[in-house]
Amino acid sequence: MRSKIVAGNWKMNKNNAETEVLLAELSAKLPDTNAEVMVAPTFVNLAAAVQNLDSSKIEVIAQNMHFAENGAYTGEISADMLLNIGIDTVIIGHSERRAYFGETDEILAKKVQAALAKNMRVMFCFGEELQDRKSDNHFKVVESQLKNALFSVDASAWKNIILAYEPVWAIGTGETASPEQAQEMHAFIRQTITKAYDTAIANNVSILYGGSVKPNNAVEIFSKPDVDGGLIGGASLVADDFIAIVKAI
Ligand SMILES: O=C[C@H](O)COP(=O)(O)O
Repeated sequence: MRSKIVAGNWKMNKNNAETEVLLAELSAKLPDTNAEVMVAPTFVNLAAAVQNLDSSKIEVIAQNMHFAENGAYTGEISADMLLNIGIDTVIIGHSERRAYFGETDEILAKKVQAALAKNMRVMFCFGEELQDRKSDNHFKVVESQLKNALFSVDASAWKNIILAYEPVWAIGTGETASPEQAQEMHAFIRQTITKAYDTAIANNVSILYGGSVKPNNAVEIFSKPDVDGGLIGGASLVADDFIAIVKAI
């Protein structure tokens, strides 16, 4: 049985004091929910966030990690460093990492393997760009992103994978995929996983939608049968908006 998940990716926003304020607001106002609620502050605020939050209500997760164990990788963070401060879920493959930091499918495959080898949970992001959608190539692009970075993962490790479909044209643009477009793609993703693995794995993996999810569109998007929640950017920076989205699930 797959989980419902709402995760806030804070990206490069919120300094230390602002992080404290937002976390306190979330802790105070978060309603009881059956969904897993996660937030991903910046690296420098992760340890404090873990210490200050009730992990049974909100899980702190990381936005990225390096695939190497340790070594000469200036500016990078390893899986062990995250685990050491109590973080065991990491976002990998966000389109901003792909676009601005040159993360290829090959690099992402290494990151996925490295995180899973440490028993971390991976929230794997992928999605097509606008030109792919316009040229009707979006299913092929998504299929190849999954195949190249994920499908060498052992079947037994899929219990530690969460997927986040994020069409790049909908991220931070205010333009959302329609609930029907999201459902169509999520169903396609499940079919693709069924072909590569089996129906049980496909049915048990949570597939989140990300891209301009807001309080006013979350209910409709989350109502689709193959949409198991959302990865929220901009709206996760405002406590009331994020909470409204959590309530929508
Ligand atoms: O990681 C979150 C996604 O990039 C969505 O961001 P957004 O909600 O600001 O469009």
